[in-house]
Amino acid sequence: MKRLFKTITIAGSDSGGGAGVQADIKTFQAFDVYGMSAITAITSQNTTGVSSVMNVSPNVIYDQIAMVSKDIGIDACKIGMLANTEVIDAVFKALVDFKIQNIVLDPVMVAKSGDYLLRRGDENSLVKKLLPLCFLVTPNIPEAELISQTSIKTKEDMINSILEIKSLGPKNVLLKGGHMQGDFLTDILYDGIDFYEFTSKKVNSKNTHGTGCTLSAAITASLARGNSLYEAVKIAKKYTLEAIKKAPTNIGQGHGPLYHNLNFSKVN
Ligand SMILES: Nc1ncnc2c1ncn2[C@@H]1O[C@H](COP(=O)(O)OP(=O)(O)OP(=O)(O)O)[C@@H](O)[C@H]1O
Ligand SMILES: Cc1ncc(COP(=O)(O)O)c(N)n1
Repeated sequence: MKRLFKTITIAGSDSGGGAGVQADIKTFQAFDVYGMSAITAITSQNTTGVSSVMNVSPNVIYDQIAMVSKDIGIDACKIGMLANTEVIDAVFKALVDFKIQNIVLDPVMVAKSGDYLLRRGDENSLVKKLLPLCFLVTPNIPEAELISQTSIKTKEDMINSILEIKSLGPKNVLLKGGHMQGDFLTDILYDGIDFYEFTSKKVNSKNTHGTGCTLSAAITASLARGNSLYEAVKIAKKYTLEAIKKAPTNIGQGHGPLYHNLNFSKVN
């Protein structure tokens, strides 16, 4: 009989299917882990932008996490869109109450379309409450600039920002270089001792909606399967790059989604 590792995404729903909970569950499936969700917000969204958002009540978010924790169990947990301080507080309480481990936080603030997904001014709650609980935090460049209160133009700036973020409490930091200029993109991982660089050629494509969600969900799945952090990031980068390269060309007029249906169930 088959046993599956169990993962949850605590994130927003993207009606367009390219980011948020939908991207995470598709990614979990590709890694053959059991995917669950605690939906934090319902966004009316397509490849061009977000038209409306309904936040789920903090009690119901807490309850979703409680129900799956009590019955099913969680090997690793990804956190994406949290809309405001009240939601962050509810998620914090659930993570502590149910002693959830292997927490990967993608500190989502602004969508690729420019729409705000976290209420402006509430970034500090995310940093103060959730960062100390995280096994890994995966900011992109603008998020890292905001969290570390530094400006990032060079690799040295990336390192300084990472050190600043690490001092706020997460066990490990992965700074994603997707927003840097140039033909090559470098993500940098810091485990408190060493820095590891993951460099790949930049794919010239506008279909990059949900790259951050996909990467963090893939890391979560790989951690749940028992891989080391370094291995998990390496495999997740490989998955995300392939998913960008194979992105379908007929999904929407804006930033289209990735191709998630890659079999990474045997990649360890
Ligand atoms: N055009 C690209 N070609 C290759 N890799 C990319 C490209 N864009 C992003 N990546 C990779 O995808 C991952 C996500 O990076 P990115 O910095 O875009 O995150 P993000 O801004 O949080 O994503 P999003 O908000 O769009 O979901 C990183 O590993 C990054 O290196
Ligand atoms: C529900 C939800 N979560 C996360 C993102 C970020 O993804 P992107 O920056 O690619 O728009 C999004 N657009 N929607």
